[in-house]
Amino acid sequence: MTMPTITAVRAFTVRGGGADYHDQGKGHWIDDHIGTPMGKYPEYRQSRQSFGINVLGTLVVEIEADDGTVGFAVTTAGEIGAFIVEKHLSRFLIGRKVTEIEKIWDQMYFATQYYGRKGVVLNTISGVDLALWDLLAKVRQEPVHALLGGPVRDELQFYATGARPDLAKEMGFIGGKLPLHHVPAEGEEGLKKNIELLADMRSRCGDDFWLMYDCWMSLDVNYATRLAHKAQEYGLKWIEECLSPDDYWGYAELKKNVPKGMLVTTGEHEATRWGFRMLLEMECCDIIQPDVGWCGGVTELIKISALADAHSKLVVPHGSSVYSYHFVITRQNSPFAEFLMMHPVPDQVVPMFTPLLLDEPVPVNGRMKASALDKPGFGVRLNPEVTLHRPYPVG
Ligand SMILES: C[C@H](O)[C@H](O)[C@@H](O)[C@@H](O)C(=O)O
Ligand SMILES: [Mg+2]
Repeated sequence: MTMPTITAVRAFTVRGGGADYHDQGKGHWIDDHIGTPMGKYPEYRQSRQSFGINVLGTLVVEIEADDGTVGFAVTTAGEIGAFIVEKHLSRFLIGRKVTEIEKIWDQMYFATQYYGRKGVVLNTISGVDLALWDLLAKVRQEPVHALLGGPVRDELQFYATGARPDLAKEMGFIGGKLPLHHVPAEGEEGLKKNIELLADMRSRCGDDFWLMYDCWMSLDVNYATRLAHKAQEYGLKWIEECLSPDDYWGYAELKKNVPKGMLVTTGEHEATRWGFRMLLEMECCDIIQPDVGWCGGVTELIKISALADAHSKLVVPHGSSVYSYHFVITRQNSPFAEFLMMHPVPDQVVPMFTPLLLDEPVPVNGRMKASALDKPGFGVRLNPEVTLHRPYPVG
């Protein structure tokens, strides 16, 4: 079978939800006084949008082959990402066979290394890589998970991230991850409130339900250590992303400080096999949480996951809808997945990248059958009701 050739690459931007899931309307739980590294400035504490967590917006990458097949993917990169795709990365795509994924990744990464390596450039490379996997799988009329070796279990099980772990328990999730609300600059009063919220949720959820705290890079080693020890009484399962992603030394110290049995997790803002090698070899955490739309795509996550497996570490990707589900279902060291509750009051399950994708599967009773992923590619379509903007059209 002669494999099709890539004839066109298009990059679009979208606002309002989608892959930039922090880009929500007023009153959403995900923007309600959540602790961040900007929390040292009181004016930026109430809303993460106030300091710009949603400035990028969604990048949609479409890649078309000469047989008419179109692969696409979405990630967080907006206009910057569209510029990089149209002005720089497209030269490594046009005229290439749809099977040349590994070589294209290598050329995209090393051609942008002088200005990329992590952040929005790797988000953009991830978006292109995911679109390439979608395209190849559609050409072969297979789900992406089949190209990765196929499911190792019959279903995915999910923990839920959101403001109401008690409701997540009622909906059948295996655990609930709370955003941490108060940062060191809010002193002992803030620490007390962080613990009070955990205590309240523990009383609502009972003793066995997993409860975790997501600290979104907002703490220092001392505060995180004290929080972990106070949280032990309420059975905190893991403490997530406490420190700056660059503070590998701090994570190594924190992992030694936390109570025995409490897990330290991080990685959603880390990128590439080299970044995760640092986390693994410096013994920074127990679980790594790459976002497949930010770490380099499926092509890089395969390498990251193998490295983690060799270190006997779990890989539980940061919630990224179908893009993580197709990976997690194929890996033994990814025993469960994250589901981000994107309904404003997290009392109901809605697709994570809503309203951008049609046919986006969601957990039912906290689980998803592997068969729900058995459609060509990543099995989703762009919602035609969502207006796409193409800021840098070629030609
Ligand atoms: C809920 C957290 O504050 C972030 O918004 C979330 O995107 C991420 O950290 C997560 O792990 O889901
Ligand atoms: Mg997180």
